Amino acid sequence: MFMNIFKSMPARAQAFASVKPQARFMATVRQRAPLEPATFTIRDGPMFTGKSFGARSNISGEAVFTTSLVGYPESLTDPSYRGQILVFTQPLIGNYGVPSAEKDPNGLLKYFESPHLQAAGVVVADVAEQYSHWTAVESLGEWCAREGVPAISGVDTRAIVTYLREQGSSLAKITVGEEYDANEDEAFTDPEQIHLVRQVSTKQPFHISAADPHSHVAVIDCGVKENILRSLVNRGSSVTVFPFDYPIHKVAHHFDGVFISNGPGDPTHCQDTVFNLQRLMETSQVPIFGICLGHQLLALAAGARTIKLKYGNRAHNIPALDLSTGRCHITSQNHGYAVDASTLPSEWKPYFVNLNDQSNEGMIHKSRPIFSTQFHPEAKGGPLDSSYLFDIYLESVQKYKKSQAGLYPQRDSRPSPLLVDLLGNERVGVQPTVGMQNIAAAAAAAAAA
Ligand SMILES: NC(=O)CC[C@H](N)C(=O)O
Repeated sequence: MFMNIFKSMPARAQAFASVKPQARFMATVRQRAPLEPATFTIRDGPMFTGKSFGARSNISGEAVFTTSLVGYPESLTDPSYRGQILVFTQPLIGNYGVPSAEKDPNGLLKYFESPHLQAAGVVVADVAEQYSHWTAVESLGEWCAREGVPAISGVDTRAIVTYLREQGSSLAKITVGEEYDANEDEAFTDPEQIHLVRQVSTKQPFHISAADPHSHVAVIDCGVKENILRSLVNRGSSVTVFPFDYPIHKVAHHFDGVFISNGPGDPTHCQDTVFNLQRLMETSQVPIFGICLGHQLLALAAGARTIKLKYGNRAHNIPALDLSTGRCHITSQNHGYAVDASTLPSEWKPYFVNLNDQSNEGMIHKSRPIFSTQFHPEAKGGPLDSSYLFDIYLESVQKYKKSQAGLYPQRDSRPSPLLVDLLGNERVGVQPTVGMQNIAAAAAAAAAA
């Protein structure tokens, strides 16, 4: 009987079945209850019906899409996606599962960009319930459910993206359950009305020591990706990470460099950070490097303007031309705003330009060691073409440190053990995302308190 079944299997399955169990490829198949119906509705636009594979809750947010083929654990834990419903154009998502929140020897997350899933919701054409990878500990659906993030599969993501490209990024919602009554419309929460950086930035400074530090950089945390911290620490720079509105100009003389991180939402919401950066550039010659939101905030501090793009750039293969060398780099991106290069003051010049849509991709000061990029040179997950920018930055940091040696002989790249103990070594008081309804409620409660 068994042999008959075995013989009726296709050849590949027969070969698989004949391998000793312990030597088999460790694919994980979980029996799950049938998926519940769910809908994805764009405000003033179409509604798509599919199946829920995440949390049993309804959320709304800004619908954006990414064309990246891999890196969904990194993208979904990137704090820049806070408040956004992320639509993946890659049709099959989840096939290599989700890794753990394990930390590396420096105390930084090994596989995630922040401790929690940050996107408000997830939209895919086809979710893989069966996953396999040596780092995987759970499926994408299990992770979304555990983190309270609704997710929908079985929808036509090509139609969604075509709509978003034509109409621009739009407000949308995911509703889970049998009966969806379109007339019973809950309000669409607009993340643009919420100060998202405040929700993802650490509430207190924290410190990460490099093994044998040659320098010490102050990081302004607007929702910093873990790989930015890894990229600095692994290159020998210790980092002290400050809340986004910390008066950085008052402490900059303790540091060899200042770094401004990526983060969610509209850069013009961060006026405190812009003001502090203006004071910093007036009172110090410290090298500064900014990435993505950090680039936009530096541009605002320099006196330039930012604009909202129609649907933004979210991918891992966007060509950016280095205007100083004429070389093109393939870059990782995730942004909905951009710097209007025509408004850059005369002491600055554009550094990189996007070869797809000609938008600005970076700027550099003409005489000081200050530069920033719209794309992500740390690139998780994405190509490492531009990671050399961290080396250039840390060279200027070390040069600055030498120039300051006479002025501050007592300064050391190794902060005192007491300081490190006082500061702690991880983000403080950052709430996980629990859907935009709850984010809006939390923001209202914080404002009332
Ligand atoms: N990744 C980022 O830092 C994004 C910056 C900003 N929130 C934008 O969408 O343009």
